[in-house]
Formats: sequence, C-alpha cells, structure tokens
Amino acid sequence: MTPFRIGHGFDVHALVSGRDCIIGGVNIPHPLGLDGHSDADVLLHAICDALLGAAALGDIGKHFPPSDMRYKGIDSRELLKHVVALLTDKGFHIGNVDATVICEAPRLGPYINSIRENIASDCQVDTDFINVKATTTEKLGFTGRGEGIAAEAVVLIYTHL
Ligand SMILES: Nc1ccn([C@@H]2O[C@H](COP(=O)(O)O)[C@@H](O)[C@H]2O)c(=O)n1
Ligand SMILES: C[C@@]1(CO)OP(=O)(O)OP(=O)(O)OC[C@H]1O
Repeated sequence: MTPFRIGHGFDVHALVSGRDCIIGGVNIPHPLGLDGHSDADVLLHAICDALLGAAALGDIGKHFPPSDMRYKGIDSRELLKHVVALLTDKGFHIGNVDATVICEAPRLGPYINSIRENIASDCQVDTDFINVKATTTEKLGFTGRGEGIAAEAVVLIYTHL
C-alpha cells in the first residue's frame, strides 16, 4: 500500500461590506470582507478540505457544521489546527501544500509570506513545504467582478511504512 495520499479542496466566500478580509490568517486591508459563519478564511477552508480529503475524513462542513454556534466567527486557524490533529491521530504527516487564491483584489503579493508562515505553523511543517499563489480571472466571472474570492488547494500527506 502506498504511503502517499493526495487531497484537493475548493472554497468560495462572498465579498460584502462590514466584514474583515481574512486570508490565510492575515487580515488584509480591503474595503470589503469575506462573509461566512466563521471568519470566512476561504484559503484555510480550502486547505482544511484538501487535508480531510486526503485522509478520507469527509469535509469541513461535516466536522464544523455551519448550524453549530460554536463556530460562529471562529478563527479558521483553529479549524486548521483541529484538522491537522485529526490527521496526526490517524498517523498522517503533511508532505506539502500548494494553494491558489483567485481574486481581482486585494493584491496578495505583499502578504504571501505571512500567509505561508501561518499555514506552516498550523500544519507543523517548514515554510518551504507551503506554497500560496494568487491569480485574477482577468475581470471575468464572479471573482473578476469582485463579488467573491475563491481558493483551491492540493496537499500530499504520507504515513511512515
Ligand atoms: N489578487 C491577486 C492576483 C494576482 N496577483 C499576482 O499577479 C500575478 C498576475 O496575475 P494574473 O491573474 O494576471 O495572472 C499573479 O501571478 C500574482 O503574482 C496578486 O498578487 N494578487
Ligand atoms: C467553516 C464553516 C464553520 O461552520 O463555516 P463558513 O464560514 O460558512 O465556511 P464554509 O466554507 O461555508 O464551510 C462551512 C463551515 O464548516
């Protein structure tokens, strides 16, 4: 049996007024913020889903139901740390994470390294194993119109033979 498993995650949150724009645990200055039951950290949610998928542990809504008031406004770094603990309990280690945030604005370049450091810390791996990219959709679609932000993540996890 192979010791390697991969997982994929995808998430979208709407951009609205009166909310913070928290991406990868960094509160990014922007006139609009991300709407959701939690802090709506679209990138960390995609990474949680990728990790849960790789470990065949379902998805984020199964573990942290949006109907549960314990998760109202929760810092998604707490969700990510919980997911990492679930994987650790099953004997999995995180190999690497590669993620893409899809939005016209805000520009993420200045924040990418802080985001990587947050994810690396929560995943208990070196920052070298965490990559975060940003792309626009050339003003096309809901991301292009600034109505929301999407994120995708791919992870590799492994067990020791
Ligand atoms: N929100 C974003 C989007 C993009 N970037 C950076 O710009 C580069 C070019 O983006 P394209 O969509 O035109 O391919 C991209 O590779 C990122 O480095 C960004 O910082 N923030
Ligand atoms: C993260 C959770 C926590 O209740 O709430 P939301 O902030 O609504 O985020 P979503 O990506 O829709 O995932 C569902 C939930 O698990």
